[in-house]
Amino acid sequence: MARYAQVQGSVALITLTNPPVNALSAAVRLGITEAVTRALRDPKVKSVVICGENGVFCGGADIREFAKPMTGPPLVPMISAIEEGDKPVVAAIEGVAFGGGLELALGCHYRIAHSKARVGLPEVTLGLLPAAGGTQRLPRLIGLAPALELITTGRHVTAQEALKLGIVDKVTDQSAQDLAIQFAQEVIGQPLLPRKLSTQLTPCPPDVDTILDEAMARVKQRARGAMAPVACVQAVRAAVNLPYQAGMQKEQELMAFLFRSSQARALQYCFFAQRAVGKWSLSSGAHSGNSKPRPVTKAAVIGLGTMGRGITVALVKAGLSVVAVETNKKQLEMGKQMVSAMLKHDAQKMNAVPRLDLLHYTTDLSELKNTDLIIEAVFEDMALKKEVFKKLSSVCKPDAVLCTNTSGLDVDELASVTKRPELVVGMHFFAPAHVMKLLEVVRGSRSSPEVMATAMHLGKRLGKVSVVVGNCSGFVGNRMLRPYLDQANFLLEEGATPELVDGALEEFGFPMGVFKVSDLSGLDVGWRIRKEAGLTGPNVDPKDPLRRRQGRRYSPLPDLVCEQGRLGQKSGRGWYLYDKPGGRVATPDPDIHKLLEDYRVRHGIRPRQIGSQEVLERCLFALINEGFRVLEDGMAMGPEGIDMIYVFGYGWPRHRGGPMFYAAMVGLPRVLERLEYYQQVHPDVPHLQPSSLLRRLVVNGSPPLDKWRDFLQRPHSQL
Ligand SMILES: CC(C)(COP(=O)(O)OP(=O)(O)OC[C@H]1O[C@@H](n2cnc3c(N)ncnc32)[C@H](O)[C@@H]1OP(=O)(O)O)[C@@H](O)C(=O)NCCC(=O)NCCSC(=O)CC(=O)CCCCCCCCCCCCC(=O)O
Ligand SMILES: NC(=O)C1=CN([C@@H]2O[C@H](COP(=O)(O)OP(=O)(O)OC[C@H]3O[C@@H](n4cnc5c(N)ncnc54)[C@H](O)[C@@H]3O)[C@@H](O)[C@H]2O)C=CC1
Repeated sequence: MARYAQVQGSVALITLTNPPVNALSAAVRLGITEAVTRALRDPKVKSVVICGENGVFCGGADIREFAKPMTGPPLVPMISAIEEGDKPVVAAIEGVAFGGGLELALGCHYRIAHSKARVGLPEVTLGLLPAAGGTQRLPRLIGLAPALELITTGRHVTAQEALKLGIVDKVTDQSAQDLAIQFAQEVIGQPLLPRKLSTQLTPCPPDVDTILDEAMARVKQRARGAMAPVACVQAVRAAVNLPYQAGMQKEQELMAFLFRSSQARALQYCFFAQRAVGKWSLSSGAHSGNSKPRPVTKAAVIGLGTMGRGITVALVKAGLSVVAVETNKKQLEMGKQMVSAMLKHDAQKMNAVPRLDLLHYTTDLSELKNTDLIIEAVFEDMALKKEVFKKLSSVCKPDAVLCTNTSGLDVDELASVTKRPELVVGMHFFAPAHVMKLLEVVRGSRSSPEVMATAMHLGKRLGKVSVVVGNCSGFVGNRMLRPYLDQANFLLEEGATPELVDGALEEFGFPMGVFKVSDLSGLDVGWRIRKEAGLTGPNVDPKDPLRRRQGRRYSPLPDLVCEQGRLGQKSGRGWYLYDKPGGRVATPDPDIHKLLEDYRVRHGIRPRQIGSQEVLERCLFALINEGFRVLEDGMAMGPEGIDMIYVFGYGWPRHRGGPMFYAAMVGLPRVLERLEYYQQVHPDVPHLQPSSLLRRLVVNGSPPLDKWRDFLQRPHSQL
């Protein structure tokens, strides 16, 4: 796992060999330990170079080993032995040096990087801190403020920035390994002590306490309850206030606490879940490994509204040429201006030139005859979308892929009006489409493996986390949102306020509570959908009582709010009050409190005290229950997909792993018991009825999440 060779007569070359990222597994640590000992003992060896095989230095500790009992030589003494040795050791960094990989390099006396290499300490994103001396050596090397920033964010740094910061000594466009070997010979005999970071003091500006206090305040504000960033600041504080060994002791104590935490487990689960969803498979046996994507160089977007603009920007930023289509010149011009402004703004931030040359605007669908893939983003209206798909089917080349960005309409119905239903697929982006990382790729019953591969591959090119989902109303994300929203409204009826519900959800870790999000999106969006569904407005069945629709409990509260012209941020009033239309700062509104009180009086509801626990249980367990139904109905590949949808599309706190992971952490019997309890209290709310999959899992001893698939009714998979 570490190759040893003697090169140029006196240089020991130690190569990490653990594909794909040369992670520091027990075997690699053993290999390095043995190789370093050999090099230090061999009198013919005057200096040492450490590098990684296949153009990657090292991706850090082997994260898969964290769940197992620790074996092999520990990292800390291994790195200390390198630093303490009396021969110069040079790290040759190609590809990446992340986490333990960078800590290994920091234990070396010199670091040489390839110009395309990246370095960083991303442990915080895994719920940990750099506990192989990273929190102690990096501040000593580059100073307090930059080290704090890198360690608390886990940000990756380019070789050029690493050179500026002083993390690496040289950057080369040639082979980093060759330069390191040459350099290792040049530095033989030079004093090593100043290169041993553990012997140095952290350079401290006079306002050191202010820097640390501000960093702590910043991470607490950003962390939304995540513990690792806070621990990172505490560890770096030790690099300033304590001698090296005592600092290391502090680093270890903090790491031991984090290492055992459920947050670390959740974040590490997310790391692998994010990668797992890219490896899709269908019940037919087709999967990402055996299905080839079609080449896509020219795409088109139909409709330049909220979504179409963002999708266009995302495509252009990925280097595709795009034909953008609108209904008329005015709409087209408006869309063009918005897209250009977005691209310019983006390019300015990146210090780049906006690729406006990749765009062509038209109102004429016949100009799409050479496009490889078309994404429709017109109004959410089945008749209109069908008309568009019919036209596309006749004007586009026969092998062009036709995608819809519908939020929940039937993809099969759309495919049925084309002459190529196997080339039709849903690509459900989230607003703003050029920013949000989530993409639901919706498989219609006739979507071919090739078209799935094409959509998934395109998602990857756009930098999205793409998740294959089945074709059901609302797909996965929006389908699970409905019970969550319903519960939030019911809680208002029963005695809660928007700020109480939002407060509990924000305390849990959501960036915004449900009512603030609704105000941000615009309350009229849901109102329109409810009108179309006959839940409010003129199409309501006159026999339905006010608080029941279609045989189940219904809360007309959101409709009442809309009827008062309170449409959210855009009108300056929604569930909250804003200082002006378009204002962002929500303040509790006495008028809403009055509206709720009057409503309860009108309907004879006696308000009761509602606590955070009830808010969380009712909103989150109802959502989770629907997640089990999604699995049961075969609409998602597994719980990981659902979790990634919620983490990347709906602001679910990553350190809680996603709703299905959270259910497993809480304990499935507990989730089941609470759902049963709430269902008894609210028998007219069908989504509180526990799903049969949840019951089956509990009966079978609540197996771990990666075993849930064994309890699914496989023949029902809709994928
Ligand atoms: C490296 C990447 C940038 C590569 O990206 P890309 O090319 O896009 O490929 P990917 O698809 O991401 O990855 C390919 C493949 O590799 C897998 N993989 C990647 N990195 C790792 C890894 N580090 N470990 C294992 N596997 C890895 C990945 O999953 C893919 O495989 P697949 O899932 O099967 O598809 C990118 O991958 C990347 O960014 N990787 C992560 C980098 C990272 O975060 N590194 C930091 C790791 S944590 C670390 O290094 C911590 C330390 O070093 C501290 C060590 C101290 C340990 C001390 C522990 C003792 C603590 C006290 C215990 C007390 C116990 C008690 O008392 O109970
Ligand atoms: N707004 C959101 O947050 C999200 C919306 N969606 C879905 O995306 C689709 C578009 O939604 P929005 O962008 O919000 O709508 P929008 O109302 O902002 O924009 C729709 C655009 O389509 C244009 N259009 C209508 N008919 C057309 C035609 N025949 N040819 C070309 N252009 C036409 C309109 O002029 C308008 O500019 C809908 O299906 C919606 O459900 C999906 C995810 C999120």
